[in-house]
Amino acid sequence: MYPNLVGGVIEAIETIFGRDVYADKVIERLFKSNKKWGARDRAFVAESVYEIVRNWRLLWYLAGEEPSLKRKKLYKIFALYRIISDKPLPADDKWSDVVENKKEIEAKIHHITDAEIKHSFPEWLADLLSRNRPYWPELAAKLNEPAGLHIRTNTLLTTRDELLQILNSEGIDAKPLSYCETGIELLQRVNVFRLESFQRGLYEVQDGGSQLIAPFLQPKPGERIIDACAGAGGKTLHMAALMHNKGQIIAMDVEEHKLQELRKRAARNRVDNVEVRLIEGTKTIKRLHHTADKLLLDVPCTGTGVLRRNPDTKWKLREEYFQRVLSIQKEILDTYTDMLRPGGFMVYATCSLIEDENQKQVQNFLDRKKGEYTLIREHQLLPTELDADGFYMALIMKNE
Ligand SMILES: C[S@@+](CC[C@H](N)C(=O)[O-])C[C@H]1O[C@@H](n2cnc3c(N)ncnc32)[C@H](O)[C@@H]1O
Repeated sequence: MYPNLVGGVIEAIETIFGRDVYADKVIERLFKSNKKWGARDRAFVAESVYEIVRNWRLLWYLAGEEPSLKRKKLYKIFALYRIISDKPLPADDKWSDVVENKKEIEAKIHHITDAEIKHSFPEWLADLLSRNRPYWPELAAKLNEPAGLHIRTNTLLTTRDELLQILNSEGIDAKPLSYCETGIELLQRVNVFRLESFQRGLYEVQDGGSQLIAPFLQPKPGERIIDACAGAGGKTLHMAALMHNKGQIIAMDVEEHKLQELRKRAARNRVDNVEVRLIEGTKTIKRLHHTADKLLLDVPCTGTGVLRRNPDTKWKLREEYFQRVLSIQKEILDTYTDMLRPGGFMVYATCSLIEDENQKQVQNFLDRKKGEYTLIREHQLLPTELDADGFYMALIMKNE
């Protein structure tokens, strides 16, 4: 463990918390400016940064201090992280007092009873996530674990069994996910984007739980489907495969750069039934009134279901953003649903675990629309039930 690697970890933590930049971006930039670091160096830096972010509140609790970004204090936090993970620390004066108190630190951890301290959640978020959840400690623990690397088979080009063999021939250990037909878990950390199988469009990186959302809408060949918050198209591409590339998907979003990425991914996936449209205002929506057989509303949300992948969301999410996102979801439900034809079906989905964004948001919509829509079924996927991120999905019919 070279001092420059530890220095890199400290620098990354300063940027993540001090300048409000997301961890994946910070690490990407750090690697670009340290080209000499090999694969093991990079793995050490990335793992240390993510684990410190994941356990931020616990580490400061053990330090017995208020969070700070002073270098000296961050070295102490790094040393505490190594101790609680049972990892060695080289001899260095910087952390001698932490090392000397190892037994005390271990005893302190042993006596923590609050899930939000043990698994590092801010108070306000823990209050929201634990509401009506007697199993909150178990959920908090699960959300604080690193997530597996999942991919979705592109069934337009291959089958899951064939893909497993191809991955095997590329030296990748992988196994099928039991709960979804297209999902595969890679059992080792690899940069999939460099693999030939990825470049040939045989799969996309997508959590197994997320792979349950497109099938919830039951897209069929020949239908006209609007994916109104398509982003970079994870679910658009999945729906296109379920439609065997037949019919039409209109993929929309308010952010052009995401749609640009969607176009690239669609080309790689050999998807050719997608039309991309930037939402420039209410007119874009009005032009499509009553035109869709099916509608996917994969709305912006707090991302509390995907904390395993983005642990810094715990610290970057603010109550004000939570309130703002609630009103964007309400607005999308109230106006975008006009694009659905009577008798059509829609799925409202989030990657959130908060009832206000999910069950309550849907119930309030149904109440406001007074019998115009019927809830067919809803499902809250929890990381404690499946080896997957947390998602909510509701299948709703627009009555004739
Ligand atoms: C959960 S993400 C979508 C992920 C995407 N469906 C996928 O499977 O990869 C939500 C998306 O909603 C978009 N968005 C935010 N506000 C919106 C609005 N008012 N109308 C449509 N899309 C919006 C965001 O740009 C973001 O791409």
